[in-house]
Amino acid sequence: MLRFNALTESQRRQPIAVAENGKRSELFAVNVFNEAAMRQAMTREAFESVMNAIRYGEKIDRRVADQVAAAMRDWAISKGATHYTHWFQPLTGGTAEKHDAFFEPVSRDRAIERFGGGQLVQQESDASSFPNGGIRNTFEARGYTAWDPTSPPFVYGTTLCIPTIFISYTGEALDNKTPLLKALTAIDTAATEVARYFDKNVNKVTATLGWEQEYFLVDKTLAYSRPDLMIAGRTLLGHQAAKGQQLDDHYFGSIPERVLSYMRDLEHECLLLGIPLKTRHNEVAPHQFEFAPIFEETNLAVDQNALLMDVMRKVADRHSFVVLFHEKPFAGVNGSGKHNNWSLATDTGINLLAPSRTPIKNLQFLTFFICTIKAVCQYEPLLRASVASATNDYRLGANEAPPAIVSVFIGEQLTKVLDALEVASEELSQEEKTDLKLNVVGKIPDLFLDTTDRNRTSPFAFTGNKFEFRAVGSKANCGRPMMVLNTIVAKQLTNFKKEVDALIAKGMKKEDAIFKVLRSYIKTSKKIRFEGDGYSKQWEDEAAKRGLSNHKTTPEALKENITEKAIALFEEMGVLNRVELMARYEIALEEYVKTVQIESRVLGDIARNHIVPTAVRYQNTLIENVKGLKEIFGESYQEVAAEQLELIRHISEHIKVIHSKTDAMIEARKRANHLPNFEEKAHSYCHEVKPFFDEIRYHCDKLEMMVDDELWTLTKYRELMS
Ligand SMILES: NC(=O)CC[C@H](N)C(=O)O
Repeated sequence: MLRFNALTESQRRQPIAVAENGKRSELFAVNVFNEAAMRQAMTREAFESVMNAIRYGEKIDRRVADQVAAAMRDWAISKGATHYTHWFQPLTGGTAEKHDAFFEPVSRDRAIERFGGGQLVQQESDASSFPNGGIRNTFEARGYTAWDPTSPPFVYGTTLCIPTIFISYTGEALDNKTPLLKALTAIDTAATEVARYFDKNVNKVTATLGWEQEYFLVDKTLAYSRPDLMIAGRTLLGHQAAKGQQLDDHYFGSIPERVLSYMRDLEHECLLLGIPLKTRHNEVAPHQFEFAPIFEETNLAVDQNALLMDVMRKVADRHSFVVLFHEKPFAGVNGSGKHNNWSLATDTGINLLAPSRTPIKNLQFLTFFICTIKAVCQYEPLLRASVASATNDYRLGANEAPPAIVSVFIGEQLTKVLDALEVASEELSQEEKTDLKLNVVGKIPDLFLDTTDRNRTSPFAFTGNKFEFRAVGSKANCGRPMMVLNTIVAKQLTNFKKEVDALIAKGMKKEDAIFKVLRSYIKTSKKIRFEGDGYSKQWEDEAAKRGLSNHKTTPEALKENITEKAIALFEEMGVLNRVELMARYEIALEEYVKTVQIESRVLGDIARNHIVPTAVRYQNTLIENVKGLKEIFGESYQEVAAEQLELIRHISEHIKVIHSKTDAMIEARKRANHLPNFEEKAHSYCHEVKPFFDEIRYHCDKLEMMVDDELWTLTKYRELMS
């Protein structure tokens, strides 16, 4: 039987030897066409031109583009590349590539390696089958990819990958990168203006991101023995193992040898690709692990995470593992998140979300800190929507993953600071001002030294010098949540600047104006702050009273993206327009419908074709047994065979329910499929189809506990998790 073969094979496996030659620091980014590589490979003119494009978004003229392309080509070929590709992130959430060879015959007996500025800068990629939400019709499906010089090209395997945006013929964004880049420009502009209240030398503010990638590793043969894991990415049934994570003995434990060699192999690949992985460890659930890099500029960090996920899958295959990025592959134990640690840094080297030693710098810290809280308060439903997916719905609200209600956690010390600021009087006397500076604002760094509180139930937690957006799911492209977060904070900082400038124009001193506006923000953003247990019923009730949204499912959450308030925000900040937002809404709903549909199909198949036949087989054995007992014991067999008779009856009962529920689920699916649009379909899949999953699972899992272990075909939780 596949299950037992898989178990035997998985137990026989040995760690794969990984050769680590050379110092890591010397291998770092050798396959990346970064600033150092460009400086070496290019003329001064070409180099300066690319740097100006990176720093100030300047255009690269065609002649220089040819020079850049030639340098890039020669560099890539020297690294073993034979092909190049525009590498982009369509709205499937993954990455896309279509390789073209450098090689080009110029006559019957001669060929050259060709790659010009034209091929570098823009391509008509076709790529007409990617989701576009009605922006493109199949008969006019042209799409373009255009080079994003702010993220460096790299050679992976034998291919030069050039990070690009992906847009339609008519200019609408069809990917995750385009709106992210626009949001990053918006936050740069808004934050720079505000930072200049405190330091005139600031010319640029960069949003930074440090993601934490959680994942599960399952032995390849074991995974292949579970159609649900292979097709839906999660187990749709399976009785809880006696031992899961309750002893906390896996978390931060010694890393298993096979996993460690996988991690080392992966780190080596990442090193060459310039992904600065720093941390690796066991996570809470059995077979769950995490990688985290040093933080980077957001666009680069998003690209690196997308690349990492691809590399993780490939390296896992070499080590006979399957890597699971699903947010909830196993019921009853922790799911996987991708916590996004976000901050803002100036070109003068200051982290705007780090408290500092001087009161004036702390006023700057408080400005950005409070504006962020206010932004989250204003637009919390958009943050919730930015992490919404069919798969993340299973994760949120349990096992150290935050609930669907967005709130901000800042810790006891900063709560005290905000409380003190809030009650300070309107027009500060000189004395009060000094007191405030010395005893409230000036004290922040001291308070912080040894108090980094953690609240794992908080979706958005301040952790000392950055905010950690914990609700992001492990499978997600961080471009989406980062686009939203940076847009809403940009909007808030813009408002802040307007309000402060208005007060200054009326004759108020700058510092007083800043205090005044911050004080009003503290008051008006109180409802978003919550320090307690995010899982408690009291919080749910309290949040409802405060008027916070609580969208437990993706279809409800996504609707927030197309409210007039949301459209006005994204249009005003120049990030996405109405057409793009409507298209994205449709694409996300369609993805939701298809994901639930696939799960439903797989579940129906497994229930009918694995579980029921196995149960019947076992029931037949029991029937034979009862018949035999009757032969031996005559009429008194009823007493001797009481247990067996009971089991036979129970098995029949479970089989009956499985059949009827599966039929009903299929009917519900048919009804949903006939609905006229994706909004209605998604709603129906969510509320009419999905509820059957748990009901069917319940009866299948009961049968698992009844049927002879020798007959059970599906690899069990205890085997997948031991
Ligand atoms: N220790 C942790 O931070 C666990 C986080 C948890 N795995 C999540 O889903 O987000």
